[in-house]
Amino acid sequence: MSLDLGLPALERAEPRLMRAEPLLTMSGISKRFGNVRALRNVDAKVYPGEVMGIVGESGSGKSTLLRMMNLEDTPDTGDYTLRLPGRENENLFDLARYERRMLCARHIGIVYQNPHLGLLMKHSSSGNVAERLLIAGERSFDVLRDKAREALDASEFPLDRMDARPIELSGGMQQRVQLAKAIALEPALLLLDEPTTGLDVSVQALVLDTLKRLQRDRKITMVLVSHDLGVIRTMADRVMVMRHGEVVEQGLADQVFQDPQHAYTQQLVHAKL
Ligand SMILES: Nc1ncnc2c1ncn2[C@@H]1O[C@H](COP(=O)(O)OP(=O)(O)OP(=O)(O)O)[C@@H](O)[C@H]1O
Repeated sequence: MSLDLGLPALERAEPRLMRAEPLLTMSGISKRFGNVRALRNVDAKVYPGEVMGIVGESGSGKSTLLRMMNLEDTPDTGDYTLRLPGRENENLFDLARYERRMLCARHIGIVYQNPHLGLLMKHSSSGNVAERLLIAGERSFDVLRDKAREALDASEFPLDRMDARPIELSGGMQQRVQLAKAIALEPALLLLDEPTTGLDVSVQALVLDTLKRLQRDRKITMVLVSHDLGVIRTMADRVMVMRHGEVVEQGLADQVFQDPQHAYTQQLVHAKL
């Protein structure tokens, strides 16, 4: 019996992952910037503990969607819920600015491709991590320092450099500081926007190893945006393929890569082989 019965052609059945309720649900997300339709009626579900990869060509809407997940931007239409205690049925786009900020500080971590977006480059690395804890209400200096140290260590950042400013660090180390800041409060959701793009291949592999270890040890739910199919293949359990602001295909990463159904995905996969 086919498990695909009743599902749209390009949305495969994923019975094992769907045992749990989704942590993240987005529905009907559309966004225009002037004449550009950046997102068109996008639906997304992310399940607890999985890595969802979002792949697609430049301008396909990947970063815009991730910014929505981080509540940095609001769509023209669409709903967004996270299964957090007491917030299950709340459309997070309806929250006031301060509430969004607090919810993000407490429950969502993000690593940007450009460290200038995520870090204060002239503050110490430990201070950058502590800042996240301060926003969430922590005030004790000793606790701030200990928690910052723990998060930096978990991100495999060399602790003898924790007082160095990001501006003095290599690209790979800057990404580790962003990661430490993102995981310091053990977020429900970790968003990664091209976290290794622009790094040397060997550094990229080390940072991906750290992410994999964190995911394995802490079961952090991750959404990883990348234009690099190799990165998505290494990391993702499931994948969403975007083109021109739409999701053209989604499913288990292995299935999508081994047997792509949409012509655009076939083109992406074959271009990479
Ligand atoms: N703030 C903005 N103002 C105007 N247009 C924007 C804005 N943000 C995104 N866009 C446009 O929306 C579309 C989607 O952009 P987005 O950055 O989400 O794509 P992407 O898939 O992440 O691309 P890349 O891989 O190059 O980062 C693009 O055409 C982009 O130019």
